[in-house]
Amino acid sequence: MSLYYIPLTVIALCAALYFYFTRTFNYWKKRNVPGPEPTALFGNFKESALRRKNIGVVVQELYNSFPNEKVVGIYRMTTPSLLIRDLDVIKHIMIKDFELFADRGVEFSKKGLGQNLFHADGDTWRGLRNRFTPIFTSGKLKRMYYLMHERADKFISFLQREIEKSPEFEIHGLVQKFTVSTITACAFGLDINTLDEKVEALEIIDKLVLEANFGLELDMMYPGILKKLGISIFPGKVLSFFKVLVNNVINMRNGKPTDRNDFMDLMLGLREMGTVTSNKLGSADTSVDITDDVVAAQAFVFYVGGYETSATTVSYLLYQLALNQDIQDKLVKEIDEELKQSNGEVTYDCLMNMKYLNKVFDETLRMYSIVEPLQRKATVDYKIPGTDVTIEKDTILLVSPRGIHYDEKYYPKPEVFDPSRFDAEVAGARHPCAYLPFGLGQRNCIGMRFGRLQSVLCVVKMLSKFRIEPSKNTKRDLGVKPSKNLIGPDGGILVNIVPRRDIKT
Ligand code: HEM
Repeated sequence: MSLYYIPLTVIALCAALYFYFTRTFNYWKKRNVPGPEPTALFGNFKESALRRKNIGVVVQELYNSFPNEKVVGIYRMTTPSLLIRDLDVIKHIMIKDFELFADRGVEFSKKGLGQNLFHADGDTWRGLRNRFTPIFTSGKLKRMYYLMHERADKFISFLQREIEKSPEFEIHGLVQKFTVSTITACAFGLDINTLDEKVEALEIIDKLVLEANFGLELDMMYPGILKKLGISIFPGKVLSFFKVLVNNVINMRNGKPTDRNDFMDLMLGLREMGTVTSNKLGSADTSVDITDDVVAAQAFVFYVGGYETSATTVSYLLYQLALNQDIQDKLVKEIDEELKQSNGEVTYDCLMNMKYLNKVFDETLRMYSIVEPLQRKATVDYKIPGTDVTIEKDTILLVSPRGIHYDEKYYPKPEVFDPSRFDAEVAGARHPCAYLPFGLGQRNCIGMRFGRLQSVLCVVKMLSKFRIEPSKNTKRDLGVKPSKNLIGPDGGILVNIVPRRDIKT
């Protein structure tokens, strides 16, 4: 008798589960908001949840599927969310009505490393952003430039030695060696030799932090659950590594700024100032205490946000130069001419003067924006301008830079690498929200200048000595790695790096 009931029980259980994991899927239909059919449990994120596609690519495909819509109703797992496609609506949300969407809404324990700028929300974010914005000014960056420059020279010497073994390199891993050494020097004030040795602790961190983590899917399904349970998306090992690292640096400096002018000095300077209240970002009560934990959390986010984004950008840039030798010729010409003016010294000012270089950099991030998708959370009910849609408080809104950057409406022949898209008159004629690799509005990337500077420095140092050429293994069609939080090349990028024949090295 009991055997007889087993299939019925299984069927009833499956039906109950199906009902439970589809229970929200009428949400957008009821509101007449168009959107793709969701799948039970996964909503519209099955491919990324199963690590078959990068989440940035999944959101780009959602963008492409609704070419005529301003907004698209989607489900992050079972939670209704909205994809914003229209640039005027994006402008409202990210710039004009920023105050209502200041939160990113990545909910998990905000203790320890969770107190970092990227993941903080509400007044904690305001307080942090007010305090940390001044350490990213061009003046501060200029004073830090010598640290980057020293590491770039070491990187070039390393490359010269490696080239003698073989011209072919996997450039993503190669450039990471430079950016990790720069960012550890600037964020932690440490001289770690990442060129000749593998720094195991940092490699582990790379895997733990940058590989997509199922905690995020859990939070998509049950928003706020990680926060309620006090769970962090960062493993305990990462937490203690950064805490110990930062405490050691603070002790080595006796808790006071030195004359290195790195981020650690600037943060210790802020700590000495005590609590400062500023209302630059709207709310009057945005003070935040710079404790050792807060310093560690920011050093952590500068490290994680700083090395991989730039390494990926530079490797895609070099890849495109390998495939487009005419663009490389034009860029090398500009570099040679500019360096002649500065007696061969790659100075901060000459990097800023290289107009074509900066267009090549911008076009690289147009084709390969690294941080995808952009995310905001509504802190109130809000009627989306130009539509009949009213979203409820706490709804997560997504924006797809890749979708926009490959939209023929804004970028004709989007598959073509063409730096002239950033000629002043062409860029000036585009909608101001059609280019967003660093995000938009007051919550955009705080490290934008730093990222650009270390990337273009690396490119100039390399091109002043070497030529980048395709090798027999250079793929013409690069896939995006599915399992990462960021956009990155699947299987790496192989190219040849050879000494320039027109100069003595
Ligand atoms: C090419 C290099 C980089 C790219 C493409 C990039 C991209 C981005 C993007 C798209 C965002 C989200 C912006 C938004 O939601 O509107 C962001 C935020 C952020 N980035 Fe970057 N980034 C880069 C380099 C850096 C560097 C070098 C640092 C630190 C030294 C950094 C630190 C941060 C931080 C702390 C945030 C959070 C800001 C906040 O929420 O207030 N990034 N970045």
